[in-house]
Amino acid sequence: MTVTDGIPRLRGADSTVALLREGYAFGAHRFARTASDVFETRLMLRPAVVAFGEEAARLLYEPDRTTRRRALPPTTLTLLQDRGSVELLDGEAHRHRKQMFMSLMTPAALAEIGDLVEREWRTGAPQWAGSGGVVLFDAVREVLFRAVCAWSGVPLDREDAGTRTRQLAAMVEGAGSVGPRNLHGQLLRHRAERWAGELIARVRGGDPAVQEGRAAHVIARHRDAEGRLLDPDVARVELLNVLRPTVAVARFVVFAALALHQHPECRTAVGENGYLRWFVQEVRRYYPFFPMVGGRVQQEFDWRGRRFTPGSWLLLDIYATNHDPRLWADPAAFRPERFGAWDGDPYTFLPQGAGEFSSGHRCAGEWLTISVLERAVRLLTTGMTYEVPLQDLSVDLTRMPAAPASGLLLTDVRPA
Ligand code: HEM
Repeated sequence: MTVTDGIPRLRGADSTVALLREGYAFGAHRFARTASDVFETRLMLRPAVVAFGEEAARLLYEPDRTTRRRALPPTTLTLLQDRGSVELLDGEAHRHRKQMFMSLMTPAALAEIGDLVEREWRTGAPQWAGSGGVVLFDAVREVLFRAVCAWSGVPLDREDAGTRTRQLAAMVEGAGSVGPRNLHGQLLRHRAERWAGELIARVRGGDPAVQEGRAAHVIARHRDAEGRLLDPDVARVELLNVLRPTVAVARFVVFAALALHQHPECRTAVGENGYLRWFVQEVRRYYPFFPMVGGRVQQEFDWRGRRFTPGSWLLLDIYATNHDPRLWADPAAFRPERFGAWDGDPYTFLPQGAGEFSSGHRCAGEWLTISVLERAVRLLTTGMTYEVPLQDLSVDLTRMPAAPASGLLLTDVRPA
C-alpha cells in the first residue's frame, strides 16, 4: 500500500479478480487492511476509488457531480438499466425522465401494488401446499411478476408468466458475474426485450387492451424534454426497468422470510404499529443486495487531499455503508428497533441509493419495494402457516447477488 495523498493506494496490478472472488466483502477487507474508509485500486485495468460511509454517499449523490455513464461494467449495465435508460441520463434530460417514473409512485398506486401482490399470492398459495413444498424465491418471483404486469397494464398470457419471470430473474442473477451466468442473462434479456418492444408498439398503435395511465401506457406515450416520443428501443428498456426490479424484490421477500425464521420474536412484533416498517427497513439494511454503485466525475472536486478530475471513477460500497459502525450500532446484529431512532437521513441508509429522488439517481422504485415487502411480510405472518424444514439457509457473500442457498423451501403451507 502507498499513500501519496490522503487516500491509500493498493499494491498490485488490478483488483477485478479479487472483487469477483470476495464479493460483498471485497471493500470491507480492504477498508480494514488500510484502516481507511476509502482506498484507490484498479478495476478492469482502470483506476478506481472505492469508499463507504455517509461522506462518500454525499459525494456520489450530489446532483450533477457524477454521471452513471461508463460507471458500470458493460456486462452489468446491459443486464440492469441498459443503454438509453434514465440512469444514464444527466441534468435536465435525467430530471425529465425521472419524473416519468416518479409520477407512477402515487400513494394510491403504491397501495394498489400491495393489493395486487396479495391477490396473486392468494391465487398461487393453494398450489404451494403440495407434498414437496415450495421454494419461496421461485414462487414469489412469479407472484410479483403477475402483480407488476397488472399494475403496469401489461396484458399477460397466463401460460407465459413462468417463462417471462425466468427471463427477468436471469438478468438480475447474471448481473454480478462474468461467464455463463452472465451470458444466460444476456440471452434471455434479448427475448424479454422483443416482447416488451412488441408491447410498446401495440400501445402506440392504440391497442385498447393496454390501459391508459398505467406504466406501460405512460412509458409508451412519454415525450422527452423536446417533445419527442421515446425511441422504441429506449421505451422497451424503461418498461423492463419497471418489471424486472419489481420481480427482483422477491430476493428481499426471501430475506424477510429468513429473518422471520431466525428471529421468531419478530413474527408477532410485525403486527404492532410501526414495527412492520422497522422490520422491512432492517431487512433492506442487513441483507446483501446491490454491493456497490459507481459514478464518473463530471464536476471537479477535492476530497481527502486528492483531486477528482472529470472521468475519475468513484465507487460507493453500499453493503459496507449499511454495516458502517459509525452509523449503525452493532451493525452485524439484526435489530429492527434501531429504525425507531433513525432520523431518516437520506445519506446514511442506502440499500437503493442515496440522496434525493427527483434530482439524483436514487432508486425510483424504493417506495414500491417497501410497499411490496410490507404486504409480503403480512402474508407470511398472518396469511398462511408453514414449516421451514432442515435445509441449507446459508447466504454466500462471495456470490453477487446473494440469496439463501436453498431459495427457502417451505412445507405444510396452508392459507390462514
Ligand atoms: C429490488 C429492490 C431494488 C434494489 C436493491 C434497487 C437498487 C437500486 C439502486 C442501488 C439504484 C441506484 C443506482 C445509482 O445510483 O446509480 C437504483 C436505481 C433505479 N431503480 Fe432500483 N432497486 C430496486 C427496486 C426497484 C424497483 C421496484 C424499480 C421500479 C419499479 C426500480 C427502478 C429503478 C430506476 C428506474 C433506477 C434509476 C434511477 C435514476 O438513475 O435516477 N428499482 N435501484
